[in-house]
Amino acid sequence: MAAAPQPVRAAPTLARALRARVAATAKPQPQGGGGGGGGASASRRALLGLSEPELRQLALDLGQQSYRGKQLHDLLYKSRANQIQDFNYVPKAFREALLGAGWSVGRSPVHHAVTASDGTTKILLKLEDKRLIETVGIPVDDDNKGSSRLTACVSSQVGCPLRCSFCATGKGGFARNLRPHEIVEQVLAIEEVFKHRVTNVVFMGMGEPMLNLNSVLEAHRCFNKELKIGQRMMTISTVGVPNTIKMLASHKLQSTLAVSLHAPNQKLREMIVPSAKSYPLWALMDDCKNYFLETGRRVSFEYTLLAGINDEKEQAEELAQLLHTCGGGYHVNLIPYNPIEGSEYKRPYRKVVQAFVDALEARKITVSVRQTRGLDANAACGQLRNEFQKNPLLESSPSEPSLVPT
Ligand SMILES: C[S@@+](CC[C@H](N)C(=O)[O-])C[C@H]1O[C@@H](n2cnc3c(N)ncnc32)[C@H](O)[C@@H]1O
Ligand code: SF4
Repeated sequence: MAAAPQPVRAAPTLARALRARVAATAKPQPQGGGGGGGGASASRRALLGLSEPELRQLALDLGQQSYRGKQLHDLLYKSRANQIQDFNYVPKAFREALLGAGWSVGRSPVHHAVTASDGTTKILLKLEDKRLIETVGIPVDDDNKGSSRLTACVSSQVGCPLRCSFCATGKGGFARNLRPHEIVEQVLAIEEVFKHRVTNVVFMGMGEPMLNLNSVLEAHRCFNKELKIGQRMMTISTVGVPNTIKMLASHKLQSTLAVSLHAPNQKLREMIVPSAKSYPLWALMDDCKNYFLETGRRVSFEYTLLAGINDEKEQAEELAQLLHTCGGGYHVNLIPYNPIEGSEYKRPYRKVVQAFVDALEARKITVSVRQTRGLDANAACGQLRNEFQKNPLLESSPSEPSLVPT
C-alpha cells in the first residue's frame, strides 16, 4: 500500500506568522476606550474571517494536507456552511480535530428578524455570550440599471460608550467590542435572510468603529478578499476618535470615510456629542483633510438634523464656511432625525430641510439628504438598541412632520 502523502509545509517564517494570526483569533479583543463591560467570552475560536493561507496553515497544524485548508475556505465563503458538522467533504477525522481544538465556524443564531414596510430588515443575532446585536439589510432596486443592491449596515460594538444625545445605541450603554467574525457573520446572516448577495457594507450599525478598529479592519479585509465586496462599496462611519482617522488613512483603503459632524461649531457639537470635548473641531477637520490627501477618497460629513437645534439657515452657512477650510474632498449627507424613545428631539419639517440644502448648495457644497429606511421597524439610523418592540414615538405621532425627500 502506498504511504500517505506527507503534508506540504509552508516556509517557517510564514508559517509562524500565520500561526500567530490564527492563534490571535481566539483572544478577546481589547476593549474600546471610555467603556466598561467585560471582554468577549472567547471559548471557541472562529474560522470565519480567516484567509485562505491561514486556513491552509491551520490544516497543516492539524496534520492535514494544505489543500484541506482551501476546502475550508470554500465551505466558509462559497457554500456558507453554518457549522463544522456540515463540512461534508472534509474527512471526519479533520472535522473532529477542528472541534477538539476548540474551533467553530463562528455563526450565531438569528434571535429575531423584523421587516419594515419598505423591505428593510433588522436582524438580531444572539452571540456566544448571549448578548444581542443588530444588523440591518437595506434592499434597493435600481430600476434604471436593472440591477438591485443590498446594503448591510453592520454593528462594530455591543452598544456604544460615546452616548451621543440623539442615538438609541448611545443611550443603551456599552458592553463590549465585537470580534472580527462577529462583524463578518452579520453580512452572511443578511444574505441568508434576503437570499441575495450583499453588494455594499456600511459600518453604521451599533457602536463606534474607531474604538474597535482592528476588528473592523479585519472584517473589512474579509468582506473585500473573501466575500468579494469592492472596497469602494464600503463606508466606515465615525463620530471622531482622536488619532484614529490618521491610523485609518495609513491603510490607504479605497473605502469612504463618513464623519458624523452634526454641528458647525465646537460649542454646539459638544452639547449634542459629548465625546467632542476630547477632539476639537479644528483637529477633526485637519484629520479629514489629510485623509483625503492620503487616500484620494472624499470624506462624507454626516449631519443629523435636529429641529430647532442645528437646522437653521445660519448654521448651514457656518457649516459651509467650516467645510471650505477642509479643501475640496468632501460631501455632506443630511440625516433628518429618526425618533427614539426617551428623547425630546424632533425631526425638522421638510421645508426646513430643503432650506438647509439650498443654503449649502448656494455656497457650492455638494449635499444629499439620506432617504429614511426601516423607520417602522426601528431599523433606521440611530434606532438600533437590542430591542424589537414598536417605537411608541412613532405610534403616537402619525402626523410626524417632514418625511424625507428622496
Ligand atoms: C449609529 S451611528 C454608528 C457609526 C458611528 N458611531 C457614528 O456615529 O458615525 C451611524 C449614523 O447614525 C446617525 N444617527 C444616530 N442617531 C440618529 C438618529 N436618532 N436619527 C438620525 N441619525 C442618527 C449618526 O449620527 C451616524 O451618522
Ligand atoms: S451616533 Fe455613533 S458614536 Fe454616537 S452613540 Fe450612536 S453609535 Fe455611538
